[in-house]
Amino acid sequence: MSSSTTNVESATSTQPASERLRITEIFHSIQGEADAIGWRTVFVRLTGCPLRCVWCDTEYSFYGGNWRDIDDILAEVASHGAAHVCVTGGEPLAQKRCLLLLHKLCDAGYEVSLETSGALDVADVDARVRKVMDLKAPDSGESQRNLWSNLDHLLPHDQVKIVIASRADYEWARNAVAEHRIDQRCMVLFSPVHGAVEPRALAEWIIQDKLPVRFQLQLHKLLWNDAPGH
Ligand SMILES: C[S@@+](CC[C@H](N)C(=O)[O-])C[C@H]1O[C@@H](n2cnc3c(N)ncnc32)[C@H](O)[C@@H]1O
Ligand SMILES: Nc1nc2[nH]cc(C(=O)O)c2c(=O)[nH]1
Ligand code: SF4
Ligand SMILES: [Mg+2]
Repeated sequence: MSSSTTNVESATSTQPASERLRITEIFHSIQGEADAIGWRTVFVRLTGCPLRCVWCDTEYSFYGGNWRDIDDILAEVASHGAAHVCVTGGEPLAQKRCLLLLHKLCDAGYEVSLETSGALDVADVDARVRKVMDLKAPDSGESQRNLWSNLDHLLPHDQVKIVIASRADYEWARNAVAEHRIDQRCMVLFSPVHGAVEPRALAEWIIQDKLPVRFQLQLHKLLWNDAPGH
C-alpha cells in the first residue's frame, strides 16, 4: 500500500485500518452454487487472489477494489434484506481481516457461506460459517497449491467442491474423494468448468461410477450468462 493511498484512507475512514477490507463488489442475487443454491443472497467479493486457475471466471477481482470499513460492509449487506451472505473473491482468506468480517456477519445472525480455494488455511474460520472449499484439479494449473491439512478442519455443514475441466480431472477428483474419504467428512460437489466439459458427460460419469457426490451447475450462468452483478 502506498503512503498516498494510506492518507486518502485515513481521511475518509471512521475505523482503524485494522478493520478495513479491499472489496471488488457487493451485490444481491440468487446463490448459484453449493448447498445454499437458489437462496436470495448478498455476495461480498474481496479483491485479490494468489492463485491463477486457468479457467477462473472472476479475473476482474484480482486487482483494484475499494477499501471499505467492515461496519460499512455490514450496513450495505443489511440494506438488501437477505438472510444469506456469501463471502467470496478473489481469494477472501488472502486478507486476514476476512476472519473478522465472517465473525461479525455470523454475530449479526446471517447464514454465512465462504467460497475459498483450499490453498489457504481455514483453521481460524468461525465455526458458524459454512465453508465451500475447492480442491483444485490438475487442469486448473493450481493443484500443487491444495492445502490437504484443510480437510481436517471441515465440519459436517461444510462442502468440498471440485471444478472439473476434463475426463482426467474427473478421474483425479474421483481418486481424491476415495483416498481422503472426503464424502465421509462433508458434502462433495463436482461442477463442470463452464464451457470446458459437457455437463451431461460429467453427470453420466458420476452415475456410471456410483459416486457419493453431488453434481452441480452454476445456476447464475444459466440465468444471467455470467453478466456482472449476478
Ligand atoms: C471465483 S471463485 C472465488 C473463491 C475462491 N477463490 C475459490 O476458488 O473457491 C468461486 C468459485 O467459482 C468457481 N469457478 C471459477 N471459475 C469457474 C468456471 N469457469 N467454471 C466453473 N466454476 C468456476 C471456483 O472453482 C470456485 O468454486
Ligand atoms: N449468483 C452467484 N452465485 C455465486 N456463488 C458463488 C459465486 C462466486 O463467484 O463465488 C457466485 C456468483 O458470482 N454469483
Ligand atoms: S482461486 Fe478462485 S479466484 Fe483465484 S484464480 Fe482460482 S478460481 Fe479464481
Ligand atoms: Mg462467480
